[in-house]
Amino acid sequence: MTIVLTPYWINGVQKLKVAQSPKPKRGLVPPVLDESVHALRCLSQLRSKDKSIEKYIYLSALKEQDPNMFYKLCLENMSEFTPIIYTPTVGDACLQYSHIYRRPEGLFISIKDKGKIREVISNWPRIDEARISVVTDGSRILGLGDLGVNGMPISIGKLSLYIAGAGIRPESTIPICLDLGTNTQKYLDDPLYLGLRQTRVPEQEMTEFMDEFMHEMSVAFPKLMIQFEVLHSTLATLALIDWRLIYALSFRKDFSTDNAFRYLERYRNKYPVFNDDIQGTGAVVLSGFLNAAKLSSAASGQPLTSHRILFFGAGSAGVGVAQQLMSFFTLQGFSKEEARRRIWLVDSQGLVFNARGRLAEHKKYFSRDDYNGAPMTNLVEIIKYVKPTALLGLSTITGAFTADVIQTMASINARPIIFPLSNPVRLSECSFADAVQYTSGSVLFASGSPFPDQEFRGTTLYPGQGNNMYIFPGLGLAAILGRVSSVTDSMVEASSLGLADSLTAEERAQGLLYPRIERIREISAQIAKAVIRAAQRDGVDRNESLRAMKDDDLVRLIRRKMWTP
Ligand SMILES: NC(=O)C1=CN([C@@H]2O[C@H](COP(=O)(O)OP(=O)(O)OC[C@H]3O[C@@H](n4cnc5c(N)ncnc54)[C@H](O)[C@@H]3O)[C@@H](O)[C@H]2O)C=CC1
Ligand SMILES: CC(=O)C(=O)O
Ligand SMILES: [Mg+2]
Repeated sequence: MTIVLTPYWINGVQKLKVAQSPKPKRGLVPPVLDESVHALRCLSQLRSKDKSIEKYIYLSALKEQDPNMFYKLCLENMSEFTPIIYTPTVGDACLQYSHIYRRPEGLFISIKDKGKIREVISNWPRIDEARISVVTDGSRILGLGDLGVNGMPISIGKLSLYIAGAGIRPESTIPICLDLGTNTQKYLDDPLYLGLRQTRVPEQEMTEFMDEFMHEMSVAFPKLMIQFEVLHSTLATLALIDWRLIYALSFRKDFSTDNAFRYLERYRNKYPVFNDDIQGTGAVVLSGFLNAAKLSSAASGQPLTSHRILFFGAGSAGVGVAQQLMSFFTLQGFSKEEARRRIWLVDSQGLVFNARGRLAEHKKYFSRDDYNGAPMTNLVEIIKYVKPTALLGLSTITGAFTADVIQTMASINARPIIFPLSNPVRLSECSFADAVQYTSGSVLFASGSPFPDQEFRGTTLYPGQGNNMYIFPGLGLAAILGRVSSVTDSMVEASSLGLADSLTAEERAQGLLYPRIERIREISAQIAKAVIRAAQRDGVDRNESLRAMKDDDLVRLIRRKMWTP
């Protein structure tokens, strides 16, 4: 017989539950084991490890063996834990997944399961309890390229943040990795690689697979919300375009050519689906930008409508954020067309403009029609031409914001907004230290992964972390409690405005753009309330009992529903 020992706590004393026997067995735990002392023991074991990947492995084991202790410590030490269980260390965990793998966690569905996905899903042990799933195909995790099945840790890591950050019950979460092959030769050649040894399947086959997957998921888990963590080959390039805009702009023909738009429309309207890299990132950046723009405008004396935003990187995240940042201008009374004209994109070939030639579909909407000169590839030159108040990096190009770039931004702005958002840390377009140094401390800064505080002329300056981790826990909780049938654009926008409003007076006085991550539960409750209200306005809420509730009562109910370790 296999004996499974599960630790739990009674009055601060650890007991072990043995599988098949609910009773704790005397003699199977040390005589003196106090919960608060054990918490210190766990932290000291964690802190004794030099390498962050070892800390990751230790915490993974702790989560498996004693989930209550793991989440308790996580909540009490959010700023220490998130860089380990999430970016940047989760990036290393993905890169090394096939080498550090110890035990199965989550659900793996491969292209070989096509036609029998239902069977695989039915093996999940907690079908009735499932509420949130993070699904990746490993095609672009952080900025690390095509990781194939090594992408599983991102689904696991994001769900740990759902649990810690919004109190989603651990048993309600399903990390999923879809194995559709990988185009990274290094993994195909690696004898330890855990995935299929084949290159990615053609788009048509992936689409058939995805249709079957989505259908079977909705049948097996009628109460589930799915968060996509980039499905690059099809969905990402799709989901980043607001489909109503596409219709308005008659892109329909182009889209039906590659069959892409059809799938987005089908999934978005049919299932509660949300794309974290596009919508979550868009929402978190809009939120930080709202706060930064106010500070920047206060310093320059220019109105909020005068902001000009330059994106360095025009992929799924870059264009997704650009799309969401249009709300910044429409909230100030601009039309969509006026908002669009405040945004410039740069990709690997430089400034994106119509006369440059053939453009990828998703870049067309923001492509400039007011520049007809020679291709412009030098970022400093582009900055001098565009005169942006804000420079946002979603390019995966380490150090792209050089001293020259940052100084040029500082020379045209009293308080330049510089957001190097690429993950993990080593792919960031610049560090906080450089941004502070080259702007003499005037920078309004947020990065995708965490950077340390900086002392500058006797003052401590704090970097913001513009990462979708602030958004998705609260959005997911709202989707569960509101039992939403789909995730609308207004719900995503509401999550962003909810986050922007959640800063305390003290946080604002310190010049923060985002609230302290230690307050994540409180922030998630506020975001969830805002999102539920937006779902109600859009009529996609199926839990009608929340409609008549006053805001305070709704927030109290949300807090009560949060699982606490
Ligand atoms: N902070 C956050 O919450 C999030 C950050 N990201 C980060 O954004 C980055 C980009 O992600 P995706 O858009 O999905 O990737 P992607 O591969 O779709 O896009 C990358 C973009 O960068 C451009 N680029 C590449 N080389 C360049 C160069 N030398 N000069 C100028 N542009 C160049 C490409 O043309 C492309 O437009 C990743 O590092 C990812 O970690 C993504 C999602 C969330
Ligand atoms: C944060 C995130 O989702 C990314 O970098 O892809
Ligand atoms: Mg991502």
